[in-house]
Amino acid sequence: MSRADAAAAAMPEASQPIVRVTGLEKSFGPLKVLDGVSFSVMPGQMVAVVGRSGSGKSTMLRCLNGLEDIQGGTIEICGHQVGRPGSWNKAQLRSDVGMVFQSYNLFPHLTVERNITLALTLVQKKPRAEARQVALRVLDQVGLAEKAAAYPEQLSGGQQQRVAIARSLALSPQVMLFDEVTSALDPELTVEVLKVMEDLSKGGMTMILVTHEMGFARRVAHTVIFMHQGRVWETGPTAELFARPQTAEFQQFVGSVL
Ligand SMILES: Nc1ncnc2c1ncn2[C@@H]1O[C@H](COP(=O)(O)OP(=O)(O)OP(=O)(O)O)[C@@H](O)[C@H]1O
Repeated sequence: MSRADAAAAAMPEASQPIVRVTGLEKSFGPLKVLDGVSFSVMPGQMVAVVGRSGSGKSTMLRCLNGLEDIQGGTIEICGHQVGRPGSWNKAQLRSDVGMVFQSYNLFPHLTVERNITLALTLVQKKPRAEARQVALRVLDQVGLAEKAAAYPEQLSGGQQQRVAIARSLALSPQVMLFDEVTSALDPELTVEVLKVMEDLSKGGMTMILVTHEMGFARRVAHTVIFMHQGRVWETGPTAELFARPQTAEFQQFVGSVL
């Protein structure tokens, strides 16, 4: 075996996309929302999905996590063939692909720790003590170790969103999807959530985020996907894309949000 072959064999996953979407089509009744979306994501990449309201960003993200049925194309994510009935396991997909939404969806009657351990004990059947250890580790990761015993209403919106991220991290996802997670937050709370996301990315997490935070996308994302009318209109390495926009639509979009 040559050295190149040996190196390739030693890290096969690094050379393969962890997300591969081809020709994705999604309609709500007569309304076609995704019209042949194709892209791929390498492990460790942060991809920011941007575009005008109604361009299909959130729908695309929901399709990746099996929350929407699809009418055409293929989605392969962490080895799951999502959207093809019978070819993926919902529980395993939920563990492998974390998703964080704009609304935190925490249980108000449970402590922060219990919000996080719930899925670990119920879905992954981990013993309570082990689940607790995981909860404390992920809370530490998002800077909230001291809030384990607090209830959601005792936390700020930014802190609640960080708990939601920790809850997702607890399941050891390979890919994380973020759907406008800072849209409901004040600017200073937005900053603390974005910092957690930036740290996750620096730690090697593969992330796809739909965001209106263009400054953040521009500074931190490796790749940007600009969606327009249900299509990937323009995409590429972030710096290159912003330096040399290829389409009038992306140029206008950037001009309108920066
Ligand atoms: N469950 C649904 N039923 C019917 N139409 C839907 C549904 N979800 C989304 N749509 C429509 O699909 C289109 C794309 O919506 P989507 O939320 O994906 O856009 P978006 O780019 O994420 O927009 P925004 O930035 O405003 O969140 C919109 O016209 C929306 O009204």
